[in-house]
Amino acid sequence: MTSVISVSDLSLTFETNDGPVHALSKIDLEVEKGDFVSFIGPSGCGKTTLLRVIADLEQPTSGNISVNGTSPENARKDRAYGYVFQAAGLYPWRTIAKNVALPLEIMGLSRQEQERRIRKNLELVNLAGFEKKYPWQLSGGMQQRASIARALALEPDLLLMDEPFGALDEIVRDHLNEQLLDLWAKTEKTVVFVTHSIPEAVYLSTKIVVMSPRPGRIEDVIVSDLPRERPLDIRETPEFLSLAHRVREGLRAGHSYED
Ligand SMILES: Nc1ncnc2c1ncn2[C@@H]1O[C@H](COP(=O)(O)OP(=O)(O)OP(=O)(O)O)[C@@H](O)[C@H]1O
Repeated sequence: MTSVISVSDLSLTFETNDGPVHALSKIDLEVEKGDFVSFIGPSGCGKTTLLRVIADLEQPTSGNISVNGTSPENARKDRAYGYVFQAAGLYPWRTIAKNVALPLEIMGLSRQEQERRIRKNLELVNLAGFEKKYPWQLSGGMQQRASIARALALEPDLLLMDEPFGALDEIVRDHLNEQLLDLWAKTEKTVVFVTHSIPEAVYLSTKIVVMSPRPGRIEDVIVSDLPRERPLDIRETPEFLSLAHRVREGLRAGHSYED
């Protein structure tokens, strides 16, 4: 197995006017190629901060981290990852195709290569035929899929996703979870995914990282033994429920620490 992300003894403290905020404390984590890793934990436990450190959007106070065998800064410069935010963040005055094209224009790719990537990635997220629509003509779930296509168009091996489906209703979320697993199987990417939802984390992940707040620590790392092919009704199996139970226990343990 090759390590795509390797984190050891990493801490991050924000200095604020109200004093230091210990957002991450002594984090150790390995993400292997092809893994689907979820960070789950209550609000404020440092999930987004950890994802942002991986993406070189935040600097750790101490400890070590490598992404694709190099520093997060080099990985960012090599465009080694695609980042999907909580909100789709599409430009309303650009069509869907033009939104996906934006980072490709910035990269200076040829018109032909841009078109190839737009077509391929809109197809992957099941949005073929919507190229000429504007974001406001699409549902929330479709907008999120377009933002995933935009991240995929960079053709990264690593996809970093920060609660991409958090704002969507449960039925749409279920559907997108299914599609995301399908896309992951097709593209063999490594995914790091932030969520608040226990069923979402268990359904999607090969590895579940349970975090607890103040300071943000890893409470448990659960390696899932569910098969990679997962129909939605796998969520009713004893294996699934036992994983969900373990996540819940981890979350509870984190809370008692806080009291
Ligand atoms: N730039 C910053 N300056 C100061 N404190 C910050 C900054 N960014 C985050 N924090 C604090 O660090 C802690 C961790 O925040 P983070 O956003 O990583 O949590 P989270 O687990 O992703 O929460 P949520 O699920 O609500 O998004 C919080 O206490 C937050 O207030």
